[in-house]
Amino acid sequence: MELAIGKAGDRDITVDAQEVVTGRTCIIAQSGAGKSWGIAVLCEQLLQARIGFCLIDTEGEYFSLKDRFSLIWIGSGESCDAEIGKTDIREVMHDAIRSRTAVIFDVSEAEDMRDEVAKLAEILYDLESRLKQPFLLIVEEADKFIPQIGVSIKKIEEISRRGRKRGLGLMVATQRPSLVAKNVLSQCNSQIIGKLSIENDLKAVSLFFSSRKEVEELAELEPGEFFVMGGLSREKVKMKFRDRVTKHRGVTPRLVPAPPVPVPESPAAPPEEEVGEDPPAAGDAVIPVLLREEALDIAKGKRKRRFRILEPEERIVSGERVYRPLLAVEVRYLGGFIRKTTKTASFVLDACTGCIVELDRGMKVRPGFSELLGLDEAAVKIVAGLANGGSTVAEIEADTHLPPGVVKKAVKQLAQAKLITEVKTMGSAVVYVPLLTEEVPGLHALRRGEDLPMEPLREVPLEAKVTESSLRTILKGLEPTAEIVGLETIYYPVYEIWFASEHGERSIVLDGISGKELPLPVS
Ligand SMILES: Nc1ncnc2c1ncn2[C@@H]1O[C@H](COP(=O)(O)OP(=O)(O)OP(=O)(O)O)[C@@H](O)[C@H]1O
Repeated sequence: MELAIGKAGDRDITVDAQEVVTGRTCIIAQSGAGKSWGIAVLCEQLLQARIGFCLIDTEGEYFSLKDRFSLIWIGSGESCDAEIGKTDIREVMHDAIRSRTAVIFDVSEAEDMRDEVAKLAEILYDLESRLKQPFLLIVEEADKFIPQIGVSIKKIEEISRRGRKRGLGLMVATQRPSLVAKNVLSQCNSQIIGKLSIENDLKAVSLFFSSRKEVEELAELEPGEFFVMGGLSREKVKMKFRDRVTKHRGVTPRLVPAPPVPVPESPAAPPEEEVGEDPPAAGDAVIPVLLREEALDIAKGKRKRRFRILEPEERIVSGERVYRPLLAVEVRYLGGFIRKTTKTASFVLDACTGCIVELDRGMKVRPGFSELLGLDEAAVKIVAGLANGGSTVAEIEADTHLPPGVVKKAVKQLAQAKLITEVKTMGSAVVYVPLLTEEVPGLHALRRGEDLPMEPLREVPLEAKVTESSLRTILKGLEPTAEIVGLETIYYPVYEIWFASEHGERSIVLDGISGKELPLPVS
């Protein structure tokens, strides 16, 4: 029996139901790359074929399968078919296996998720040792239950080794393969692998590929695209999971630009009554992917070493996660050849430095407005427009249409900020040359990047240095018609790492999503 799960171009991709149900499969892809979608498609196919399975749902996102299919939803609350803690799970699972009924085991509200899952794994293994009826256990967020470091649910490990003979298959899903017990991953004879970008995770799946080049292709996959390999497919095939029959509940919330709000110069003290044990959310933060241990591990590889001596010259002094404020900005301006067309630009700015950042598999830092902070509008206009060969004051006046007094004052401000320098030429004319280390980007060239999954921030973030008014001044200097129409602060996790050696201390900033070193200063 074949299950139609996706498409490669016009070709339907099917997988063998027997292999899915009684084999060991891993579904791996970073957050937002389409794992839950893919698992739901597989479940829909299994439900249509009346094949029994039990899906451990850690986020409460699969109950929409009930809209179209008959299944048992075990969870917390009265709307469930059976409540955890109030029902005899063994009896329910026994009947489900016998009647080939699917079960959603929703632990999203359970007090101790691991404990409930451990009990379920025991029950399933025990029942299947007697019943031996094909049945599949699907474990979402496997890194929570069978971690590489920490206490693993031994029964799931046993199912991965000895489940097949009992008719009990295992499908494990994770966004962080490097955090899943290696002995379980290596037992997976079938793999469905989507987009991955973190080096440790790429390394963790390299055992399934024959070359590094193949592994690197994973970083280029689009959401929904997966390689299907091993027992499920005669040869490695790249496919996109098909459309769902039921509604997808794990939809990524869209970041909607908020109406302009003033950015406070410094964080205001919270009102008395709000100070409690659980502080109110400071805003929305991108969910970190990298654990502190992993950040420290990456930092170890970045220590300077003495020439030809393996012993590192530097020691890691500290490594802490902090949240940098980012400003998601939307600007409207008049553009086009005769400046009659209203254009919009959306971009994200690091509010500590003024650098432009693009969110895409982590953060990409691009030249931005850092050197322009604190200048007035005229100075921004002049320095951003100065040709590399430089201009005289008269040429600046002609190019900018600014009055002589304003140009004189701005030139003085720019010279003090060391953003221009004088080059004497023939005769008495003085030519001013720009000293900007980075070219100022045009508004049309700014991009916002991807929306990353967010959660409420419950710790104190770093302080923003860029205010709305300083940003408005820069934008007006670059484009007089520019108006800020949306401004929202979001927070981004980074690790600040400090090294020390006999020569002193230095620091680096690691991206909390991709683990890459960022060209940003520590706070
Ligand atoms: N095959 C697909 N076809 C169409 N859209 C898709 C497909 N796969 C994913 N998507 C889109 O991508 C979004 C994210 O997918 P999904 O929720 O499955 O991610 P995920 O890998 O499970 O993320 P997380 O691990 O953070 O839960 C979905 O809301 C959906 O809009």
